[in-house]
Amino acid sequence: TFAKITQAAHYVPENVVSNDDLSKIMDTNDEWIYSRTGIKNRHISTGENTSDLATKVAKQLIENSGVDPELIDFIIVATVTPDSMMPSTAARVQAQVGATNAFAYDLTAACSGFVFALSTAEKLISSGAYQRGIVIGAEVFSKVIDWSDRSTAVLFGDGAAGVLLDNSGSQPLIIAEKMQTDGKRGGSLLSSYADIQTPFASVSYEGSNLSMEGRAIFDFAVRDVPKNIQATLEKSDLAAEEIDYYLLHQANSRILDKMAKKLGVTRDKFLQNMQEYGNTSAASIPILLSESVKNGIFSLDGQTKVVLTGFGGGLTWGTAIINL
Ligand SMILES: O=C(O)C1CCN(c2ccc(-c3cc(CO)ccc3Cl)cn2)CC1
Repeated sequence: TFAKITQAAHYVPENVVSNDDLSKIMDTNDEWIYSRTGIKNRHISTGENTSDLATKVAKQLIENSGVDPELIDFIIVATVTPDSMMPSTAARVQAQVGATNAFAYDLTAACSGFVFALSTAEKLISSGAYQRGIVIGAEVFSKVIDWSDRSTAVLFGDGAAGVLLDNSGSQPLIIAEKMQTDGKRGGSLLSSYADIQTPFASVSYEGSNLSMEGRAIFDFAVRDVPKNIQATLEKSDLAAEEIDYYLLHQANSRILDKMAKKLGVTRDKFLQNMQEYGNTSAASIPILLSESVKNGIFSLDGQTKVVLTGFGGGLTWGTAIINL
């Protein structure tokens, strides 16, 4: 049995916030943001929560495929900004779309979350245990950002995107994969601590907003991620040139420049849309995938070889080389 991605969809809040809009509420400017990150705009929720964005994606996947929601076996949502811990965002989506026979859970791997969740979903199907599932990356990062910290507030955006999978594949969905974690370096990208305030303990963590050691994360991305991609390519017996497109986490356009150079691959193969969405964490890779299908860059006809690579909090990073 082989899993196959049969549908992709994305949804972002309507509210567009430009670099100039941000320069009116914090000490920054379009030139600095665009030259250092490649970001021009980001979509910021005006009240929609993560499950609302994820539900809109799931509804599109179901409507566009015509699948009966009662035939969906599982829903996995990759997010670090859930509406709540209980119920999970995936459980909320399950209720909203009427997937009454689906088990549902969230997966936390920050900006690697979609790749980690897709790897898991592929095993659920290719093992023969289940037939159909939905994998969504969804974030409302605007609710965890420290809006007084211009070094991070300008980088992130809100959004959701995902894929519908079934067992109709005639070839493996994942040709090769390699997922990694280094918890020792996790302190350089933090969010959403929960204090321990009880009759028996009093432990509070300074700031539960996002905090990032930008230089450390940038260097981690440039140093560790190309090695991971190369190691995954070696596992796949494919040369870098045989990959049609590289869909990397949309954190920073200068990082994509460096990746292309390190891998000796033309920059054009590294698709990008952070100019419009900023860094949407777990949603960034699936938004890029869904938009690329919608814009006709490639289709889901099984003829395209794509590298998906996430990297971020944990620290986590990972690549899946897939047949689309
Ligand atoms: O001064 C400059 O040029 C600054 C230097 C710091 N920058 C950074 C640093 C790290 C990230 C980042 C964030 C995540 C979290 O999702 C994951 C992966 C990455 Cl690589 C994005 N931008 C912006 C430009």
